[in-house]
Amino acid sequence: MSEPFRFQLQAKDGAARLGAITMPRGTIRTPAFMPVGTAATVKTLTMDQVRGTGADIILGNTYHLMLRPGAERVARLGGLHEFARWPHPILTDSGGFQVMSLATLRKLDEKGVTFRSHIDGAKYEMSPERSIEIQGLLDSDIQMQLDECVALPAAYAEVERAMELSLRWAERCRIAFGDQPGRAMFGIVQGGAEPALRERSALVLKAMDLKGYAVGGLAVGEPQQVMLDMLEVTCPLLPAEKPRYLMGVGTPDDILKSVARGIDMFDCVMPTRAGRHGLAFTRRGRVNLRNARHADDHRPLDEESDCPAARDYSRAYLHHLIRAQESLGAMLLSWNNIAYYQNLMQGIRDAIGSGTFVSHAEKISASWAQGDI
Ligand SMILES: Nc1ccc2nc(N)nc(O)c2c1
Repeated sequence: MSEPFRFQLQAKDGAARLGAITMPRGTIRTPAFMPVGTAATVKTLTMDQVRGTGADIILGNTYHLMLRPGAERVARLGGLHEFARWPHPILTDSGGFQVMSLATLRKLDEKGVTFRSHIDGAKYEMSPERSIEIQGLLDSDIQMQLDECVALPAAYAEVERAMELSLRWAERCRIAFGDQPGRAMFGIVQGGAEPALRERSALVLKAMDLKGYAVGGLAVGEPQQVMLDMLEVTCPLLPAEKPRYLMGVGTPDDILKSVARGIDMFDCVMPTRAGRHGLAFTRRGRVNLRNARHADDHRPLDEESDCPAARDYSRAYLHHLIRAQESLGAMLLSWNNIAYYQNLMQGIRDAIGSGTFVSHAEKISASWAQGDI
């Protein structure tokens, strides 16, 4: 087998990068958008639909799957790929972020996090070592270190404490992960909106020589400009030959601006969550299908799309389904939105490859300026 985990940089256009991550389960073309498959499902879609949109990799969540159906059970059933019928790469988040945002009665200390399940109140402990063990039981291809993400704005001392703890947990995860050919463990840069803390976090993680690096602690309530400023501080400090993953981002505009600052991988619930609430992303801007003005509109969302949800259904029908709270409405709009995001990424990859990323990004942004159409 050739190198079991290989990131090839294929082109650059300013700080934007075109690349590919080759793993045993497949190749991930970057810049990449990872549909979020939190509970072993990209909500409302079959994995064939997800694959058909062009997705190379999906995201799973340690926190949700350890609570239900349980990591050992998923392992007994052949791992997450077999369980969810997705034979391509999967990246799993480590759980800390979800514990802090979803669990109750949670406590965090040097050992790890202890919490009660938001599902049935059962008590759990999760150390860095247990998070890596769970991700291994899930048979995850790209595993994230356990970290502590601080909501912004936050005091410098609080951001520093969480960043230093995350560095100590990164080392414990690195040791627990060991050497697993064909799999990778990514570190997560923390440091809030503090350049000095971002720099320290990036440099200490770089010295660990990990397979890839996530930028965490962003998309947690800060203005977009603060997020972009932290990317300008962090990305140049990370090794150019390793993939960079901005966690939890974002809108199409966030993605364009973050690719321009050197990010290779993204994940966000935006396309699926917005779809379930009736919001469609299209090449000409966003369409809120809850709005009554669509009730008699026989046009599809995008007659030129290769996604049946965008091409074959009238806005009137989609409006009806959403207003009637029919599950087909959530499915069709989620499908449309994931396809939109994958087409956005393909356009970005093509533009970087042809050295036209800046003008491409301007054209895409201008197309949205038409607002709710
Ligand atoms: N905005 C986000 C989303 C997910 C995250 N996951 C981890 N593990 N850490 C973070 O800082 C995140 C931030």
